[in-house]
Amino acid sequence: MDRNFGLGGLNISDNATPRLPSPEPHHPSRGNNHNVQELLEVAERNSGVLSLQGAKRKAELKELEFVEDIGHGSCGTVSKCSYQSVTMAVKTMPRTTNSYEMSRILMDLDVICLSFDCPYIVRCFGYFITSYDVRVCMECMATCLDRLLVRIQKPIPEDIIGKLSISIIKALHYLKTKHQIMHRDVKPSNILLDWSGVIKLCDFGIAGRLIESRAHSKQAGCPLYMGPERLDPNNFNSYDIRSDVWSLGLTLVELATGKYPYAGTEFDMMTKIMNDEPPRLNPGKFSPEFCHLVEICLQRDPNNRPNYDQLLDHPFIKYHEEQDTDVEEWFANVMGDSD
Ligand SMILES: Nc1ncnc2c1ncn2[C@@H]1O[C@H](COP(=O)(O)OP(=O)(O)OP(=O)(O)O)[C@@H](O)[C@H]1O
Repeated sequence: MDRNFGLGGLNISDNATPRLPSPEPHHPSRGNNHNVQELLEVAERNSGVLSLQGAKRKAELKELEFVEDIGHGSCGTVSKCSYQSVTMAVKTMPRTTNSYEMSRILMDLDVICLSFDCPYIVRCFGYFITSYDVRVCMECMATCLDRLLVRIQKPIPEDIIGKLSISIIKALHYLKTKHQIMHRDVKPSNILLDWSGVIKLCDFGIAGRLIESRAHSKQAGCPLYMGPERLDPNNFNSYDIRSDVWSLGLTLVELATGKYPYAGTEFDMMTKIMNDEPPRLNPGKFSPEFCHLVEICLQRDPNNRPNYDQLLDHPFIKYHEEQDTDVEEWFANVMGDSD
């Protein structure tokens, strides 16, 4: 998809100027129904234009054939559909008069359309906007990592995590450097894997625009993967991409051990994130490079965490970039074993 196909009608510039209202509850543009309405009208002009096999075509919603449900999230449902023999994952989000919810939908749409040139972000073929809902047509991936963990009932091997880390760090780095965006909801359910072993990031509804490299709302995201600085009610400061680096570190621990590292009620877990020593990998079970990567991502003080350039230069990442790990074969085997 080219840039003009997505929300190009919004006259998107390459700098950090916000194109769509941020879905932050306390952002000054919040509650600006007029703005959301305007943006929706611009997006509507490209409704039904699908970009497939290098060509754009105008499609009718009725041409999408429902195949099966994939899953449900806080914003809508995802189902497998077929359009002229192309299989897609279609995320349907009901239209709402609530401008916060609506700006979340538009943010998801905007980021996925903008990221057409990033191989580590799930591809969008186009979208439909009707009077009732917004449907985003994406490439259909095989599963997300939280479902995979549930299905295989065992940790993901370190060499697979090595490959997976490279893709996720590159996706986050791309969002930051190319679009001045931070994801703010990095967690296993937002990391998808396809049958050929390709790993991609998805779900940008609460992504945040960075102003002078910082985001300014604490509200958005899944609290269980948020860094301590985002959970602390006394911290009124803004935060930066290093909060996503914490979420990445926690995600890696969960994948490597097969379980989320904190226990108890949600309140207990949030208290532990704020007060306890961060989780570490057992050096008896994992390489020193992997243990070190996790340790630097899970630093309580965000200033001590690495940025994406430093992560991409880390020995764990460098080592796995050179390996011929066959993620496709591993995935086929574990899916076969768990049938
Ligand atoms: N392109 C895709 N291909 C295959 N499955 C997908 C795709 N996009 C999303 N899914 C799956 O659909 C389900 C719902 O996704 P969705 O993004 O709506 O919510 P979520 O991330 O599970 O939850 P929340 O929105 O509350 O964070 C998830 O299991 C997700 O892995």
